[in-house]
Amino acid sequence: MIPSPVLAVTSGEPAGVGPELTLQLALDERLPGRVVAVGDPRLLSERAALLDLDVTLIELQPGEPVPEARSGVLPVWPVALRAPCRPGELAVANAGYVLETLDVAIEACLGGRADAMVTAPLHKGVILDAGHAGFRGHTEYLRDACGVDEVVMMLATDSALHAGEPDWRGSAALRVALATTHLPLRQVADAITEASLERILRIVNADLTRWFGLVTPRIAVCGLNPHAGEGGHLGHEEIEVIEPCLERLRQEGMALDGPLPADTLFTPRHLAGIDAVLAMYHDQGLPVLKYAGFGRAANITLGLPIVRTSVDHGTALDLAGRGIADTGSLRVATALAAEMANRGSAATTP
Ligand SMILES: NC(=O)C1=CN([C@@H]2O[C@H](COP(=O)(O)OP(=O)(O)OC[C@H]3O[C@@H](n4cnc5c(N)ncnc54)[C@H](O)[C@@H]3O)[C@@H](O)[C@H]2O)C=CC1
Ligand SMILES: NCC(=O)COP(=O)(O)O
Repeated sequence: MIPSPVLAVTSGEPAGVGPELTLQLALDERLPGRVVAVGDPRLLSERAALLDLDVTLIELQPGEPVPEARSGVLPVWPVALRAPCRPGELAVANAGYVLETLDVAIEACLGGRADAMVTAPLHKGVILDAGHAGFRGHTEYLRDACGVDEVVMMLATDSALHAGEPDWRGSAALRVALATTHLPLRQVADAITEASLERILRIVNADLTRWFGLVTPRIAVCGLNPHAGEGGHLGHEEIEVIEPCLERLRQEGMALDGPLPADTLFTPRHLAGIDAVLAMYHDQGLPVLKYAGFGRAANITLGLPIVRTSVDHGTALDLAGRGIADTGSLRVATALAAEMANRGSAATTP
């Protein structure tokens, strides 16, 4: 157990809601750890003034310890904006700034100066417009920066975040992992292979144990096609790819259901006793998750050597600088990051 884990919170796209949500987090009376923002102190102080948020920023020098959490005080690891920024107005010039905030947090986690990182939303389009070809999102960026071959995006509603059996009865507790992430739909079927599914299921299975304390997690796997292929009449991926992979992993003792038709899998009766759902693609799983708990859910990158959680929403440029964006998801993501950091340290403590 870490008495007060250091949680590096990247403040995200500067034109979005990330900076104000980070500032509002610092006003929490009961922070789950020592939050340190990663971002431009001038941007943060301008946004605080605009929204009349009474937050004192403390710029930390390299190597300086992160002080104990105090409501209204926000320590900052400074990264300089590349260009002036107005809420709601994206600037290509600031894409490098956003990526640098990630690099600072990742290095701190890998180097042991932070126990977890929590990310406010970035804007994928502006990073691509700036010429960072191939950028897909935090998830893939973290995979490459941490030097691992595969990671898995999983979102969970707040009632499914804590160790133990989630309560599916009438509650919206849901964990949804994705077999593919930020990919055009046209490319999804080709990206799902026996080998990729096997890697993903191994990560989901292992990390549900590691981070959520589920000894033999029961994972329900969606089919790719309508009605899970209708016995081969509506697609062959279930028969040729998904079933053989699941069968092999079942032989090893994994508790896998499926492939199941996604439309009926996401109903309370079918979810009973299921610890997580593996959806085949982004918009098969995430609309259901967001219907169940938008603003009360967190995004977790499974398969990393570090702890990373994030919000369940994007940059919300339409709300930026107005002080009306919901802070719920960032709070949930921060609490979960602290819990995971503690669980990870407990697992490594002799
Ligand atoms: N973790 C991350 O970095 C994520 C980043 N994104 C990125 O965000 C950008 C914008 O994506 P959109 O699809 O427009 O999704 P979005 O989540 O930014 O906005 C969708 C709708 O939800 C509302 N919304 C979002 N966050 C809210 C909050 N905290 N409180 C109240 N309402 C909120 C917005 O006002 C909008 O009406 C894209 O570049 C996308 O890739 C999207 C999801 C996650
Ligand atoms: N829809 C979830 C999402 O886009 C989050 O992506 P990432 O930036 O956390 O990889």
